[in-house]
Amino acid sequence: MTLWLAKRKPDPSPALQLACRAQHFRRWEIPRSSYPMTRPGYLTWRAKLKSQAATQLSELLTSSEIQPPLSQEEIDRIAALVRKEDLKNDEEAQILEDVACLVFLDDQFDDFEKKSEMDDEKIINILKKTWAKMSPAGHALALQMDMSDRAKLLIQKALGTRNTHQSTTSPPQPPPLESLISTHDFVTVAATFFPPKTYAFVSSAATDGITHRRNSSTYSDITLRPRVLRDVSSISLATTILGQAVSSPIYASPTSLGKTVHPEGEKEIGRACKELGIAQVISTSASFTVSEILDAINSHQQSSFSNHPVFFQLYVDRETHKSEALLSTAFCPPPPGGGGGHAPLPVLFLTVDSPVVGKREADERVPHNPTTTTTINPPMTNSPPTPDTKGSSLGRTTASFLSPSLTWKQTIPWLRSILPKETKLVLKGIQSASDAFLASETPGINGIVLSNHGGRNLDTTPPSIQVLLEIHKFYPQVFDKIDVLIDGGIMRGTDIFKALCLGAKGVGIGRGILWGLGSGYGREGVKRYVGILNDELEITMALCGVTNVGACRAGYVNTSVVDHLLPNSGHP
Ligand SMILES: Cc1cc2nc3c(=O)[nH]c(=O)nc-3n(C[C@H](O)[C@H](O)[C@H](O)COP(=O)(O)O)c2cc1C
Repeated sequence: MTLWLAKRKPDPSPALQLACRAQHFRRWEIPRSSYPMTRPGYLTWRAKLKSQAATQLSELLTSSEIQPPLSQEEIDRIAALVRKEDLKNDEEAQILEDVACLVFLDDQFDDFEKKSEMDDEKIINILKKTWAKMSPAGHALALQMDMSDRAKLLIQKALGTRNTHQSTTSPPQPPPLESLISTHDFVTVAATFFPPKTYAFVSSAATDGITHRRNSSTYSDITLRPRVLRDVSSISLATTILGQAVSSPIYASPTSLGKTVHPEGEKEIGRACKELGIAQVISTSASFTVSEILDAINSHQQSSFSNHPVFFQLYVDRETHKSEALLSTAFCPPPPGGGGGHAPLPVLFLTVDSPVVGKREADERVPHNPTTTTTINPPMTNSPPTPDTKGSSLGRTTASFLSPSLTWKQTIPWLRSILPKETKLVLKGIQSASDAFLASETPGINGIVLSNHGGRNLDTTPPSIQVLLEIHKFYPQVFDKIDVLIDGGIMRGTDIFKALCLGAKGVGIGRGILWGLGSGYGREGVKRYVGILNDELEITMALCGVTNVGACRAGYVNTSVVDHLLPNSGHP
């Protein structure tokens, strides 16, 4: 149930997660044989199962010692979901129904249809009823399922006689972009239309996904303190990140293997960022070289913005001369006399949270298609994915080149000795106030990104926004010395506003850019995704009485619900 819930709704509410796990709570206590083997008997049995599970679960949750205790309202909500009340109008109840049907099709159907008393007609009938209970998003996931040929045939027959436009020969199409109005809509579409391996790669997070979820949920715990009666007729999102003018504080975080999501991968992200006037960070593990991506961006003429900075992110290679060669293509001036080349990039992000790659189980579990392995070999690292006994994680198996031996003492001076003086150096992956302070005290560092790699590396590390609060508590002077950026879990304009109020100069989006890029949407999808966030940010600013990014202040947010989570002292 949990696995299919993650596909159907990657960011489920805690109530939905609990209801999902408790779906068949103590079901064995009421055997099917205790009711007549007729349709009315079956329906009465089902109704009894649901109501008993909801009642027993409520009792258990009321008497449990869960901390913090669940409120009566929360317990009632979980029970209502288990009873699947108001199925047609309650989105979460429908998701739960989808998940139950998907588990039946995935896990039980093959055995079920082999039972001697089952003939084709009975099975097709059952399939039709199952199908009728599911939403279109559930149907799309079911159609992508890896089933036996016989099961596929039976489903085809069931659908063919019921609804010809949804036969497996004409798979459903992604909805029109205009119909997607929140970032969550993009995730739902991606769960349905991304190839399973790509979806697993992009969505996956380390082990139990706790940091991944808290990256987002901690933003919801921070509340806003709006001011009124201020003229907000003109709102500007324009700002400066690391000395570069941009149209919005949103930037595209570096993400690897863009071709798995769209054939033009990072080139297409670059075209979208140029049209949006926002910054893009190119990953060392991109699907194209820096030069190829810059060529694509430079020859793309559509943009009303004069600036669209491109930065580079470095994963240091164990063989450091390879990193040195790579940096020289991105950061050294073109040869004199105009013999090709590109202007040096202004900023280098050094990723410091990945001496090794985290354990991302969803990515490990879904196997590679060996025929595509060579097409996803990142050209700047030349490390094609090679599944092993641990699994098939694209993140891990393409990262064997990563150096685990970076240090403050050696790596920073080494990089500074290679980079031009004017290049800004940013440490990406700071997860404690102490390291933020250390970065601000280390010569040659111009900025940091508070990031836990989108919860992909070490689970139960603090959400990025919590680290921002920690810096306020222990080392507020950091904000005066270096630029502090943040990424991880940003899904709403209110999240961005909160980060800006708490001192972030820019806000990175990782998975979201890929949700926009994929499902066939390309740069229009990226533009729509960022456009939705920009729009929400503008609304938030207007409703809080703030007209420009520079005016965002800590006074507009109340963090008291989160403050008790901060440590009592700085790091050892
Ligand atoms: C598919 C994927 C690939 C990523 N690749 C890189 C990478 O090559 N280098 C890097 O520094 N961070 C990488 N990240 C981390 C992002 O830069 C960013 O820190 C994170 O995704 C932000 O969290 P969010 O996805 O919740 O927005 C990757 C993230 C994803 C989802």
